[in-house]
Amino acid sequence: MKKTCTNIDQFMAGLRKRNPGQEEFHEAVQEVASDVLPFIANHKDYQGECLLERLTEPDRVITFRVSWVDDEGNVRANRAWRVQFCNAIGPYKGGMRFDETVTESVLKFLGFEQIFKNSLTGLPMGGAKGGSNFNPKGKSDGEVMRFCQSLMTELHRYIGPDKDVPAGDIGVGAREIGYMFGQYRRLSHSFTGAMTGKGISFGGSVGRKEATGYGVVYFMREILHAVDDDIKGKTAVVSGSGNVALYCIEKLVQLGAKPLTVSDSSGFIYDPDGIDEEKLAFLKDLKEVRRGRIEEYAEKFGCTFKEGRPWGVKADLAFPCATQNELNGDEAKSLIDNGLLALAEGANMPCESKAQHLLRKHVLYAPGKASNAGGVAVSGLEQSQNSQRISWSLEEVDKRLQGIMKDIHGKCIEHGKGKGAGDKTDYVRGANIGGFIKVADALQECGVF
Ligand SMILES: NC(=O)C1=CN([C@@H]2O[C@H](COP(=O)(O)OP(=O)(O)OC[C@H]3O[C@@H](n4cnc5c(N)ncnc54)[C@H](O)[C@@H]3O)[C@@H](O)[C@H]2O)C=CC1
Ligand SMILES: O=C(O)CCC(=O)C(=O)O
Repeated sequence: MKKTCTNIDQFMAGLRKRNPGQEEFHEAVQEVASDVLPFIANHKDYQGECLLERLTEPDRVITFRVSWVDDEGNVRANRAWRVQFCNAIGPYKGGMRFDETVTESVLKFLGFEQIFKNSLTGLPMGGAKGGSNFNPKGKSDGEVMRFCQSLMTELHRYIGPDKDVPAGDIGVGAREIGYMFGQYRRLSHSFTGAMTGKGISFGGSVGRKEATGYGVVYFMREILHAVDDDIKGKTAVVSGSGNVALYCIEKLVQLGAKPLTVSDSSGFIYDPDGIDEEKLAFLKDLKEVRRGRIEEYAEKFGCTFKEGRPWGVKADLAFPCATQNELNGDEAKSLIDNGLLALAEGANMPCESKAQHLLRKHVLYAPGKASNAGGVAVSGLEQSQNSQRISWSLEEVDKRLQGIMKDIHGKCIEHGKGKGAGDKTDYVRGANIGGFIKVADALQECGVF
């Protein structure tokens, strides 16, 4: 019987050859394979069916043109994708990203990560991701609406509550989901939960907007409790000022921590007095309503604005919540030299591999597929509520979210406790193996396809 190749160099050479130039995808697979291949080598049950080879090949990649008309009457064209990676344990599930940096490689890395993340939540969701190189920044509401409607005119053929359920990600918030869902409803002539992150007035779940940011802080609380410590009184450096960052800050403030920074693509602010509820309200208005630049915070509250990234600021905890590869090896070293205790990723793959390596060795380090799973978990709860045509209260959703983050932490402990440097828990290994097992079991039990 042909066995899974368990040599990482050989495995990666094959993957690179089949996916030339897709750097982000290579990086994401390398991280998972370096834990999963040794696991397979030690577990006969998982050796026979080329499981990781199959899991690194998407079920399908749908690529299409999106034509739309701007406010001046010019016809514009963008490219969009939906990467349906693996539906072994449930309908495809994952966000849509609108940003000029979106490529097939970026969406393959995100869709691949989503397989393991969704498995860790314990909910029946497969892995997918989609998006477009359309940049919503600086576009009018009318332009964004026409773009979203045009995109959904093609995408609607491939999605549905039992097939594939997209949601938001970078550049896709409540406004974009509303426009896309509205078009889906029109074209499908039905009202079903084919998307999550919907507005509360049309089938959304309370708590979804807050879920990723709250979830990452709940996960950090578990990490600290496991070493008899607590979040209260800790200082935190946070990057980003979008959906994940804002609600990460909100939960940090609620739990008595002191967030010191936020950033956007123009730079970061450092507020040594800490961001409190009043300052957060200003930030939410700035970013969610006015869509302004972060420098305005510094002008309003008299603190520092700097170009670049916030990782030189001394803090106990770090939460990268902006985008992939936003923290390099030198920046990780600077955080560690400044006495960092723990880092939990709010974004997907924010730490470059050199940074990951150092963080894994020196601090408690939680990878996004575990620590930012709260968003997709509450999306899963939104799907359940839609199927049953009921709405849970915020208390109910938040209680479930906290339970899910605790369970994910438990899986990381189960597969990673004592496996890291100095007998620390290796959360990366824990998440990779914990996520892999359920999907691998399902693949084996459903026959080869
Ligand atoms: N929204 C969600 O529920 C989830 C999001 N994520 C991940 O979290 C990260 C942030 O997503 P959202 O907050 O939803 O997006 P968002 O669009 O609301 O915010 C993104 C933030 O990142 C900043 N940013 C983007 N590119 C940047 C760059 N090159 N340099 C510096 N800053 C940059 C933006 O200024 C903005 O503050 C992404 O990696 C996303 O994949 C992960 C799990 C769920
Ligand atoms: O809620 C969802 O389906 C999407 C979440 C997501 O894109 C992510 O976890 O990165």
